[in-house]
Amino acid sequence: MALTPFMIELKEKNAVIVGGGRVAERRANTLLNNGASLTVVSPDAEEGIMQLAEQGKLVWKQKGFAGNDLGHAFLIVVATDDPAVNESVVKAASPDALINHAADSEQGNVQFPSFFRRGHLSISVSTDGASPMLAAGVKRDLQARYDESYEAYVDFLYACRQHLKQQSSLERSEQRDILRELLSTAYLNSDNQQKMYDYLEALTGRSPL
Ligand SMILES: C[C@@]1(CC(=O)O)C2=NC(=C\c3[nH]c(c(CCC(=O)O)c3CC(=O)O)Cc3[nH]c(c(CC(=O)O)c3CCC(=O)O)/C=C3\N/C(=C\2)[C@@H](CCC(=O)O)[C@]3(C)CC(=O)O)/[C@H]1CCC(=O)O
Ligand SMILES: NC(=O)c1ccc[n+]([C@@H]2O[C@H](COP(=O)([O-])OP(=O)(O)OC[C@H]3O[C@@H](n4cnc5c(N)ncnc54)[C@H](O)[C@@H]3O)[C@@H](O)[C@H]2O)c1
Repeated sequence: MALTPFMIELKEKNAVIVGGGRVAERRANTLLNNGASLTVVSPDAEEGIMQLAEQGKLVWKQKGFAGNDLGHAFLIVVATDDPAVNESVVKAASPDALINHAADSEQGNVQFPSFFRRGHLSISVSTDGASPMLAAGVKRDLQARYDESYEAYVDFLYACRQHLKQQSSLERSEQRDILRELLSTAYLNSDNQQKMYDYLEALTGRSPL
């Protein structure tokens, strides 16, 4: 069965990564960037993980995995290079835990997609494990299509939409026409964004900014 795409809040959620190698380091950065409270369990670790531990950004338990290392983890990442250890992590996990298994995705229930952000816009690509390289390639294509200018553009869309939602004097159809008009690529240009702000101010008597 196909996986379900999901956006998830990880702020202050306990996450445990078992393993301290290259995959673990990639996962550690993703999880910390999204506010998780992170513990890494591994006898050795990549330089980057050690530095994050020294900076107090994660807890590194420098040891081999034991069943009681998982605590009440919300998310468990299984990322050692030893299949027997990986199996024992899955066995020790609560049946309701979210588990990402780096070496054998079917042993887990969560996968990390290839993704990038442009401010409020985030784009994720998944192949359900068929080809992570294809996922990364599609992501690169989309990064070129949705370049850095989209960050300011999506902020602009956000400001305009919030402003329009507050205008009870405008008919819903008028609001929708303007929202649709904002999708013109002309508004990727900051001068045109300013013109639209000026237009909305003239229309509603209030500045959207
Ligand atoms: C997208 C990305 C995100 C990230 O990891 O951050 C990601 N893998 C990436 C790269 C990558 N991974 C691998 C290679 C080497 C080439 C190859 O084997 O194909 C490369 C390429 C490279 O390194 O360039 C090896 C590999 N990966 C998995 C297995 C085990 C298995 O298939 O079960 C093995 C074999 C291990 C072995 O040989 O022992 C499994 C998974 N990898 C996933 C995600 C999930 C599925 C996502 C999807 O299909 O869309 C899934 C199922 C589970 C998970 O880990 O969540 C990231 C690209 C980031 C980017 O650049 O944007
Ligand atoms: N999902 C992906 O994107 C992806 C990509 C490449 C590889 N892999 C797979 O993920 C696994 C990890 O890959 P890697 O490149 O990070 O490996 P790695 O060799 O860089 O790291 C392995 C880590 O496992 C730790 N470890 C070993 N025994 C342990 C134990 N008993 N308890 C805790 N930690 C222990 C080691 O200390 C080391 O930090 C491999 O099985 C590989 O096949 C997955």
